[in-house]
Amino acid sequence: MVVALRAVRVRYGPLLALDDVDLTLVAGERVAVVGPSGAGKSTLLALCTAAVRPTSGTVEVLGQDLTSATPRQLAAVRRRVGALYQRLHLVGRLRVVHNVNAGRLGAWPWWRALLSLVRPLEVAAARQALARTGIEALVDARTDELSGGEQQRVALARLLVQDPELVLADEPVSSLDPARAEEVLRLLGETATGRERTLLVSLHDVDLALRHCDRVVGVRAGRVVFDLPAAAVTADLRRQLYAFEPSG
Ligand SMILES: Nc1ncnc2c1ncn2[C@@H]1O[C@H](COP(=O)(O)OP(=O)(O)OP(=O)(O)O)[C@@H](O)[C@H]1O
Repeated sequence: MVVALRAVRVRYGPLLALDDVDLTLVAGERVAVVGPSGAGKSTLLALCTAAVRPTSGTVEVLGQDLTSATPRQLAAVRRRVGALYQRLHLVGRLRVVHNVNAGRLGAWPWWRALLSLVRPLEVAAARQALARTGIEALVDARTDELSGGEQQRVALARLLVQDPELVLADEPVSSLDPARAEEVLRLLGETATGRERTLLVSLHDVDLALRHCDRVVGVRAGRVVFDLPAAAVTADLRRQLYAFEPSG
């Protein structure tokens, strides 16, 4: 099991953000979490790196129970997990090659990581990843001189170089135009295709989820309301998921 959430509840003060959530992912799956704003999608993903701790229940990632993990065990799991967020966490004043190679930092000893800041190591691997994201020519450019879309490709190349067993992507395309969104999801899908790599991505756009993922999990008001193969998600289910219910 790559991810196993069992009877998970997350409380933020009085607010119950996730309520009795069970979710398991096996290796090689591409799973989308969809649902309205505030449903709990980001919280669900954040549990998988222990950025958020469950109030009750257990979270297991890559065979490690995160709720009881030591800091060292947690660091070991995090090295095997890659993430793509709306905020890209790139270092603007470094060249693209350094930001891409940052994907390898967890796998390198400290002296190698340090050396790589002076003289880029594994430039060939960085170039190859940048070619896959369509910006090989920018390998030596300063990262903060690139457009937003190009910077996102740098972040994707960093993910390709890291080659993590589990990729978590939280709303990775919400600020992109439709064509770019398709492209980013295609690349994310590639990171998880046929190589026992697993993808968990939260999306607002159900059509994108259906096109790029094998399985879709609908979350509403902190609960999983469906968990189905993409082909089984009907128009009715989609309507119910997003139906507006005035509160009070
Ligand atoms: N750190 C926090 N402290 C307090 N409340 C929080 C915190 N993080 C999230 N929440 C609340 O928990 C609920 C679930 O939030 P979450 O961000 O997980 O939902 P989401 O489905 O990702 O929403 P969106 O699609 O708008 O990003 C929301 O009501 C949100 O306001």
